[in-house]
Amino acid sequence: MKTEVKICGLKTAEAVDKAVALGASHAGFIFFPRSPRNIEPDDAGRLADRIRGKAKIVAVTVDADNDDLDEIVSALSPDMLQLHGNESPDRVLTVKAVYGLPVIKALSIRDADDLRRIEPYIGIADRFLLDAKPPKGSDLPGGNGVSFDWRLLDMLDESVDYMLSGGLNADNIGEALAVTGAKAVDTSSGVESAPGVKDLNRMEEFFKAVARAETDIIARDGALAGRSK
Ligand SMILES: O=C(O)c1ccccc1N[C@@H]1O[C@H](COP(=O)(O)O)[C@@H](O)[C@H]1O
Repeated sequence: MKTEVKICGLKTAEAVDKAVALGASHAGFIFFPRSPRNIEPDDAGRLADRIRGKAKIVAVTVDADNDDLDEIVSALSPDMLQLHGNESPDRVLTVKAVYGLPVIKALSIRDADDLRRIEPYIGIADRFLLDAKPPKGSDLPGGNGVSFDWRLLDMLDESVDYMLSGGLNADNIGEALAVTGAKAVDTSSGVESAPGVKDLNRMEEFFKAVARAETDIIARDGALAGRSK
């Protein structure tokens, strides 16, 4: 099956168009003033109009209140909301009820206990985004370009629908997919030339690396199946 790829932190028409041309399943816009990827809701709405229906439009927010969400949802008309802060399961339920949109709940992972924090959101969040814990001193809850130990995902129930995130780039996505078998991945700083500046060549390299990994995994699984006959 084709891996879903979310390109996050889009800010320009060139990057948005390229993401879709390369086959991105999701296009993420960041609404967090401290981020170098922050975008005004109206600007994001204009960019999203270029690709509506071709990729899912995702609004990424951090502990946003309803006033902020009202403005973002009305300007962007997203397909999904990504809640990347400390939103509780109750808050996720409220957001879903108020806006009638599916929610991706982001969780930051460093160890097995962090992964267990998924449990209260099961049946509430529509999808999870598993990102690394921000490094000490970071101002950002995401977009830090750091990965977590992917082998931790061995303990995750297979029914949990998640996107793998955190420090993914063309150099490590092959190993990340081989280790986790993730069906969906998310990248931001790994396809940038500077914070907040998407690099079209790096985006292309990322998609090529995903395609190579898919071929390698099919070959690996075929060989394993052959051996067990
Ligand atoms: O990217 C940001 O600046 C950001 C700000 C606030 C919340 C989330 C943010 N980014 C999310 O983090 C992932 C992982 O980023 P990276 O690939 O490690 O750079 C990113 O895709 C966004 O979903």
